[in-house]
Amino acid sequence: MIQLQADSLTKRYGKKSVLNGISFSYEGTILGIAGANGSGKTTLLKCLTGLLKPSSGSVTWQIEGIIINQADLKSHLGYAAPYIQLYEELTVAENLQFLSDLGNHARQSDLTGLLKTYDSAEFSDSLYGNLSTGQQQRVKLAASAVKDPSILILDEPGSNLDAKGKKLVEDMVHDYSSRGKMTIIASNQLDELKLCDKIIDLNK
Ligand SMILES: Nc1ncnc2c1ncn2[C@@H]1O[C@H](COP(=O)(O)OP(=O)(O)OP(=O)(O)O)[C@@H](O)[C@H]1O
Repeated sequence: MIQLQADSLTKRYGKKSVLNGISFSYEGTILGIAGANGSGKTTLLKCLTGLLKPSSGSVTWQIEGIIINQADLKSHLGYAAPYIQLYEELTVAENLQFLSDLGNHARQSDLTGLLKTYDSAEFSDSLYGNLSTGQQQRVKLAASAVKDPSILILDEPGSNLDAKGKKLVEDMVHDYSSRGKMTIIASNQLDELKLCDKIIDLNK
C-alpha cells in the first residue's frame, strides 16, 4: 500500500504564490488533480515528486509503511508529461532502451511488448523527433512504464491522443491500479478525472 501526505504546501515563483498551503493525504490507487489553467496542477506534481522544492510545507511518501526518502523516491516513479522530453535524435526503441539501462531497477521490462501495449511497435525504429505529437505521447506513456514503477505520474495524459489513445491511458491506469500501484493524474478532462477515486480540486 502506498500513502501520500502533503502538509501545508506553498510554492512561490517570485511574488506569485501557488498552492497556498494545501494539505491532503491519500491512500488509494488513482488520485486526480484538477483545476483551471494556471491553478498549480503541474507545480503540485513537481512538488510531490521532488522535481521542485516547495517554498514551505512537506511531502511524505510511504510504501508498505516505510517512509521513502527523496533519493529513493526517483526509483519508484514513472512520469509522463508535456515538459518531460525524450531524445528526438534517437529512435523510439533506443529511447526506451536508454531509460531501461538507467539505474538498477530489479525488473527489466520487455520493451518490445511495452511498445505493442502502447500501440507504438510500428514506429519502433523511427526517430522519436519525426513522430506526430499523438505518436510521441503514446511513446511517452510507454517510457513512463519502462521501470514498471510503483508510482505513476501522468500530467495531461490524454493530450493529443485520439479515442484509441485515450483508451490506452484508461487501460494503463486500470492495470496499475489492479496491481496496487498509485497513479496521479493532473487533468481537466472529465473522462480522465472519472477514473480517479479522489480528486484534489485546486480551484477551491
Ligand atoms: N517557473 C516558473 N516561474 C514563474 N512562474 C511559474 C513557473 N512555473 C509556473 N508558474 C506559474 O505558476 C502558476 C501555476 O502554474 P502551473 O503550470 O502549475 O499550472 P497548471 O494548473 O498546471 O496549468 P495548466 O492547466 O495551464 O497546465 C501559473 O500562474 C504559472 O504562470
